[in-house]
Amino acid sequence: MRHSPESDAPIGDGPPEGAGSLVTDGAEEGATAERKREVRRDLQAVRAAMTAEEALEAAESLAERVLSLPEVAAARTVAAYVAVGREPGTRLLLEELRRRGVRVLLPVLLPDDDLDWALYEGRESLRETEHGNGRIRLFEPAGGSLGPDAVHEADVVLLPGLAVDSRGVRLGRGGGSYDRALARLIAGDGGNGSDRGPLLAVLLYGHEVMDELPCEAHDRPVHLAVTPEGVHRITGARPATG
Ligand SMILES: Nc1nc2c(c(=O)[nH]1)N(C=O)[C@@H](CNc1ccc(C(=O)N[C@@H](CCC(=O)O)C(=O)O)cc1)CN2
Ligand SMILES: Nc1ncnc2c1ncn2[C@@H]1O[C@H](COP(=O)(O)OP(=O)(O)OP(=O)(O)O)[C@@H](O)[C@H]1O
Repeated sequence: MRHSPESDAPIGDGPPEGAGSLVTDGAEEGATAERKREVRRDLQAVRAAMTAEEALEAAESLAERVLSLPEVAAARTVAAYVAVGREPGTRLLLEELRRRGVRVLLPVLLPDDDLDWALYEGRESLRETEHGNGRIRLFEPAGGSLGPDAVHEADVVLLPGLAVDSRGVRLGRGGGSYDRALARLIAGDGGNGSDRGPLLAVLLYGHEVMDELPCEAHDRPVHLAVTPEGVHRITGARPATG
């Protein structure tokens, strides 16, 4: 993680320090949302230019790094997602987690952009789904829904994203789905018997780890980013276990 002196602050619950100046009124909030859209557009263009070969190579390294995290090695339940397009690939990772006997939860997008959860039961149990009038195509589990609160059962949550900054602020695709799931986790006690909730890890390409991203009041920081090149723990976010 590259740190700038201004943004190298430990993160805790709620928006990171410094976020307040970006959320003082509606006009500023609108400007921040617009900056997010610009950053998203630029980053998606870089991903779109990647070759299938580059993506596969990245997915292999990423799976290895995620599986080597002590928190993942110790996890009984991991919430993950099925990567689509040029998102850092997760299929190898999902299969290996399942092979190890880890219970894997996958998100199911609800009509209001909140997330339901269902068990990963192998590639054949996924179906291609369309949301937002065909704008959004995902692979989601066909099996029974466990409800939005099932994310509380996760020891580790692997999140999709387009970028993260040195405070752990994550930029997603703009639905706010994970912001809602994380808000729910933070409001609860983690629900998994620990007093600190699950490890929150976003999966990215190396160039998507940045100094500072636009941040709104609802943005929930993550604890670390995993890229094909390495693991970036956010300073002060959560001590490593194991
Ligand atoms: N693989 C994967 N699964 C996921 C997510 C994700 O980011 N990746 N989600 C993460 O929350 C949830 C689904 N939410 C999504 C929200 C928006 C878009 C999307 O494609 N947005 C358009 C822009 C839409 C707009 O402008 O309104 C885009 O990216 O071009 C995709 C998924 C749950 N499952
Ligand atoms: N806890 C919440 N409850 C309801 N709506 C929310 C919540 N958090 C965020 N939103 C809404 O979601 C929308 C998108 O937020 P944002 O641009 O931060 O998404 P994102 O973090 O990029 O996406 P995601 O979390 O799906 O990866 C915003 O309009 C925001 O108001």
